[in-house]
Amino acid sequence: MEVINITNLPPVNKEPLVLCLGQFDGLHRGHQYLLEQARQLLELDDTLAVWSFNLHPPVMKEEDKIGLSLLTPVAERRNLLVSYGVKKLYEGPSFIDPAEFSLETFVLEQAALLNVRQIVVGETFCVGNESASSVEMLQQLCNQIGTPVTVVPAIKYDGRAISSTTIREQVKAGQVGLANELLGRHYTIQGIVAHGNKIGRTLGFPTANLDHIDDYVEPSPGVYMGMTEIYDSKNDRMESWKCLISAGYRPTVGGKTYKVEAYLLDYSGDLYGQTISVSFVERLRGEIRFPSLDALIVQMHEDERKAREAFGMPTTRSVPVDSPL
Ligand SMILES: Cc1cc2nc3c(=O)[nH]c(=O)nc-3n(C[C@H](O)[C@H](O)[C@H](O)COP(=O)(O)O)c2cc1C
Ligand SMILES: Nc1ncnc2c1ncn2[C@@H]1O[C@H](COP(=O)(O)OP(=O)(O)O)[C@@H](O)[C@H]1O
Repeated sequence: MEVINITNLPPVNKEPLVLCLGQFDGLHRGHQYLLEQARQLLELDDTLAVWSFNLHPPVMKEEDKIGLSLLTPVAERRNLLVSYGVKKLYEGPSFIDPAEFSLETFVLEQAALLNVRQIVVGETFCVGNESASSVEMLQQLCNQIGTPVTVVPAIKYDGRAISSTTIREQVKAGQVGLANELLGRHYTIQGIVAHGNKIGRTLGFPTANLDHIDDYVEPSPGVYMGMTEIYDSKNDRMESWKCLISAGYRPTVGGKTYKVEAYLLDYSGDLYGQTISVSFVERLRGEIRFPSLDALIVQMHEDERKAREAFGMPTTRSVPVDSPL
């Protein structure tokens, strides 16, 4: 997929495009359906393209840390778009104030340079400062440059259109099971395994701590069942491990910052420096400030017992608790 970064005007494009518009955060079931419909509109020489507006405002993450709060930060969104057949991606700047966005400028000055044969948007398409749908305005503007607009109906869940905003709220509330339903896959955070306080191994629960995950929506502090994918470079394949995820502040050990860490069931080895993807399958409980490490250990074993039962795994570990690292 060709990625074109937009700061002002895009380079003139000759090949005819079927161009989908939106932010596509999460690539949820509604987005997937829209891309499917767009693929069906492709004629012989057409290229499937996406223009992502990136109007998502940055949020305060911690005292002095600012970041985005996304289901799929830039790299992950790109990978998913590729998997849905997108060949060209126009990425708008990330940090602009939504109020500064003008649909008129987009259609008449930017899209007009792209040889767009067809624009595709969802029925709830909404950009800039407008609270209502921007579809009608888009259609009027596209009329002026002679570009047809196809409006794809929204996919609904429980009678409501699936939206990235709803899913972000569900993840923040720890409702990952529901978020997964709407996403059409598990909510996943990809990061690089960093060194922590090295306490995990002494508790009998070594955990892979994820770094570089600031732009992700943070699941509510708690313990989750999940899956961890690791790239096995020796055999050029992905390995998948069932896991327990601890997300939160670790009050029992005096933690101050939000962390996501995974204990991989029946895994032993060194993960430092590796890129891993941790998927949230189901929430088990909230995070607790235990009065002692022993009390935490008892609860962790209970979490493991529950997860093993739910995963249909043997109740005892196939690698020793105190395996040398
Ligand atoms: C299954 C599991 C459940 C956990 N539950 C809690 C918890 O309820 N409260 C808490 O403060 N920390 C909890 N933790 C986080 C541990 O405190 C943390 O993994 C430990 O301090 C090791 O940190 P380290 O990786 O920096 O060595 C949990 C960790 C795991 C793996
Ligand atoms: N079953 C496992 N799950 C997660 N990490 C494991 C496991 N077995 C070994 N490890 C390794 O141990 C490290 C975690 O040990 P831990 O004592 O928690 O140290 P840290 O505080 O640096 O995370 C991981 O980064 C990984 O390299």
